[in-house]
Amino acid sequence: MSVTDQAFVTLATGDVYCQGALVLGQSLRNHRTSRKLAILITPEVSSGMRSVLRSVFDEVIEVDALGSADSVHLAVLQRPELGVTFTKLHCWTLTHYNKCVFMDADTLVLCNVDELFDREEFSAAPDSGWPDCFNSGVFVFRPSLKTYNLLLQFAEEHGSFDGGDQGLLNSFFSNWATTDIDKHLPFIYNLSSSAVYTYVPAFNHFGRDAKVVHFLGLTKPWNYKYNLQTRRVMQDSTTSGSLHQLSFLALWWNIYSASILPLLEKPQKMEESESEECKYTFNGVEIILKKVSPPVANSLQMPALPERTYETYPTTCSPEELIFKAQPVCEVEQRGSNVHLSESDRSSEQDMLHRTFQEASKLNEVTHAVSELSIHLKPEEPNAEDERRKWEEGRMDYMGKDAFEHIKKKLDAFLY
Ligand SMILES: O=c1ccn([C@@H]2O[C@H](COP(=O)(O)OP(=O)(O)O[C@H]3O[C@H](CO)[C@@H](O)[C@H](O)[C@H]3O)[C@@H](O)[C@H]2O)c(=O)[nH]1
Ligand SMILES: [Mn+2]
Repeated sequence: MSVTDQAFVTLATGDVYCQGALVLGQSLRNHRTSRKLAILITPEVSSGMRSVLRSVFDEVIEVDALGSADSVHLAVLQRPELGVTFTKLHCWTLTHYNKCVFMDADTLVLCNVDELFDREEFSAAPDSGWPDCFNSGVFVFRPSLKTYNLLLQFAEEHGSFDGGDQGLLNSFFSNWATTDIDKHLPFIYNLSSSAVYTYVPAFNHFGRDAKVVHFLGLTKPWNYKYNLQTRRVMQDSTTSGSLHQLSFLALWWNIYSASILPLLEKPQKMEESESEECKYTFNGVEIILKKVSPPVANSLQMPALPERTYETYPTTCSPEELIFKAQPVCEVEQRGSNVHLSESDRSSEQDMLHRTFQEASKLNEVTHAVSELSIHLKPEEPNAEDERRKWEEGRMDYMGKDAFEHIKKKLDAFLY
């Protein structure tokens, strides 16, 4: 039975975070949520990406970006880019819903979590870095213009102690830590990937019940590379991660390759001498499929840093349980590396992994021969439609491409 006055809500202020939002939305659909799916986006999100979002989300809502403009606190947090997370506050304006669950675009559900709607505002899980604070990546709230305005006023008067929404919301809902234990979501509803290796015994004990994974921190799933044929997440010198984390990353990429890639437009094909590449291009992001030749033994190549590769595959270790075993392909010390995902509906996860592989290989013939999949930030090169929209909305880039000298050059080229 579908519930139309409640929704899961996420946020993406650009095409890159949209990749995460799409995987989150798809994971909620895979686990048959009965609630609506809504996404807040800012004007930067390209029109191509908006139409992809519409195929996963029930509602795509454009809002203005809100920034904390607090470079000092953000520098302490070492995340200068997170001021824009104040945009999250717009979720309180969705008053056509009576209750919502906000989820960061870097989260992923592992099973149906509709029971979250039984909780009241403001419910959230502890932050693994400072457990008397909640993490603002997953929270239950009631849309209300009154609360929205109070939050804006509070932000204006007090700012945020970390420069992002999490500091602000913790100060605003400051009785969360002590007042009502029902508003403390269990940690399994917001399992931060870092906690996986900071407290391994607890992860081994409770991790099997994880319901939501949160890839918080600087490195997001889309910063890794993925091998479509082996279904392995590839690690190189620029990325790091524990074996557990790599299992969750592989799950993210499985959903991405099976369900999101097919929604994207047909890629452009590019031939190169050693590798064949094809690209899906949006304004802010390039998704590259690359056919990589296997390394030739004894070749005279520069020695590369060892690239550690892991794979995730279902085993039949236990009848009710599906166990994803992360296995290093190269010799890497492996301790307690099983990620257990229990619950009966978890078997759909297994089906999904099988489907993923089949669907991934059913992709067009270009994809078929491809092994490496990666997502890159693209230097902005807006298309004509987005450009027109920006002009119509009065958002010209006077200092950059819309500077007088550039416009004059175009006029000159047109006139002479
Ligand atoms: O450029 C950006 C940055 C963030 N977001 C959105 O804001 C969320 C939060 O940013 P994220 O990079 O996920 O932050 P975290 O690494 O999770 O860091 C923590 O700190 C943030 C700032 O306080 C909080 O928003 C997070 O919930 C908290 O987990 C993202 O998931 C997106 O939904 C964007 O759309 N564009
Ligand atoms: Mn996050």
